[in-house]
Amino acid sequence: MKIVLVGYMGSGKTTVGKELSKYLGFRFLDLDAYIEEKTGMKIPAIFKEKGELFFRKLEHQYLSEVLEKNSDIILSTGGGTPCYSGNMEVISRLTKNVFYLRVSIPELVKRLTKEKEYRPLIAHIEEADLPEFFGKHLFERSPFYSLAAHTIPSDGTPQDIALKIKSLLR
Ligand SMILES: Nc1ncnc2c1ncn2[C@@H]1O[C@H](COP(=O)(O)OP(=O)(O)O)[C@@H](O)[C@H]1O
Ligand SMILES: O=C(O)C1=C[C@@H](OP(=O)(O)O)[C@@H](O)[C@H](O)C1
Ligand SMILES: [Mg+2]
Repeated sequence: MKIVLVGYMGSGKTTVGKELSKYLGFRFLDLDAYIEEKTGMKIPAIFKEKGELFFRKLEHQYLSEVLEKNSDIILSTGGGTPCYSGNMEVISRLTKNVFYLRVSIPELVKRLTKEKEYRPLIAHIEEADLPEFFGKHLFERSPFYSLAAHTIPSDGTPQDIALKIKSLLR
């Protein structure tokens, strides 16, 4: 079984993926961590030194590699993964267990204010401008996230979200 988590930055893909792996005993993989391991570079450094387009090419290449090479995994994607290079089609071809973690804007602000330095797309945004930025960006990205087979309201605890996902697996 291959389980894929998608959603905006801060929706908890990495956190919930690890939690779910405890409940299911499947291997947890994070696409950003995989890219960092393969390139020997951190995500912010890839964006800064090589640019976003280069990152998107790596993301597309490694998404296919990870999904084709492994089974019984939980894969947490990056927030932009579904929105480029036909990646949702790549994912949907290989599994029905695709979950969109949907989080409200106030909750995203709460979670990401302290962590924005590690996320190159928001590192330069003033704290006061985050709600407006997230609103617009999420509006643009939602059509891609909504291609997931399941949408999971995800303002709650990682444990509750993981258990909800577990109950929907097939
Ligand atoms: N369900 C949750 N409730 C509260 N905080 C959360 C939850 N899920 C994640 N977080 C926190 O939000 C931040 C971003 O989570 P992360 O798992 O890295 O999200 P993503 O991988 O989707 O960007 C982290 O500080 C994490 O501890
Ligand atoms: O939304 C995005 O485009 C990105 C999200 C990040 O992953 P998280 O969603 O895990 O923060 C990471 O892939 C990169 O900074 C780009
Ligand atoms: Mg993540």
